[in-house]
Amino acid sequence: MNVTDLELPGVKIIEPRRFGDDRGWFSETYNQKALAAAGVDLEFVQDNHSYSRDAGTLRGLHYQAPPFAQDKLVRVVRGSVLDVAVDARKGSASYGRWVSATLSAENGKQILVPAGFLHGFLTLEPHTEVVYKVTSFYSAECDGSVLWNDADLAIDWGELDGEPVLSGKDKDAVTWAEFDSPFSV
Ligand SMILES: Cc1cn([C@H]2C[C@H](O)[C@@H](COP(=O)(O)OP(=O)(O)O[C@H]3O[C@H](C)C(=O)[C@H](O)[C@H]3O)O2)c(=O)[nH]c1=O
Repeated sequence: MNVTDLELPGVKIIEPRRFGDDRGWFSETYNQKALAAAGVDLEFVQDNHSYSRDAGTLRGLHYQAPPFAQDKLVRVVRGSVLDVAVDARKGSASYGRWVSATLSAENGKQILVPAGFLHGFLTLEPHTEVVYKVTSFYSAECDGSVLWNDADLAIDWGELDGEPVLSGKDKDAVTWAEFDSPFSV
């Protein structure tokens, strides 16, 4: 398993090994012991799976506030996404900064998004499926969303073919300036 730190603290790309043979390949996509040995010592309690029919579907920028803040281990099992994490921790030197990575069923890459970060992704292909582990259970009361195309965040989502497919919640999300982050370093 290869673990690479991205530019923001705690955000990592994890690449489990694939054992190829004449049939295809096998991979341990999650191993708690191997992750802990690589410095990712987290206890995941829930698996999520989302399917997006159309390319250009954008889910985000989401968070769950404490006491249900979530670390997320995200991977793509069909299609591909541009995945984005934003540092939302007050007092952080990288507060409001973002990083992105392309995750696909083909590249097998996973991204670790720590609690305290906003998370979102844009699907790059139709029929994209994203699965991810989280370290806290879902809490509708603690669930929140910040505007995906906020001018202050200035996230580069790449070449968009018009307005992305968005949920009503994401269309009505608060701006970064309006967002009162519940997180701090
Ligand atoms: C997240 C979640 C949702 N739900 C229910 C609530 C709604 O009735 C329905 C769709 O929820 P939502 O529109 O929030 O789903 P996404 O837009 O994919 O949200 C997720 O997308 C971004 C990328 C994330 O990082 C979060 O995990 C999460 O916010 O599933 C549950 O029952 N449990 C859950 O854990």
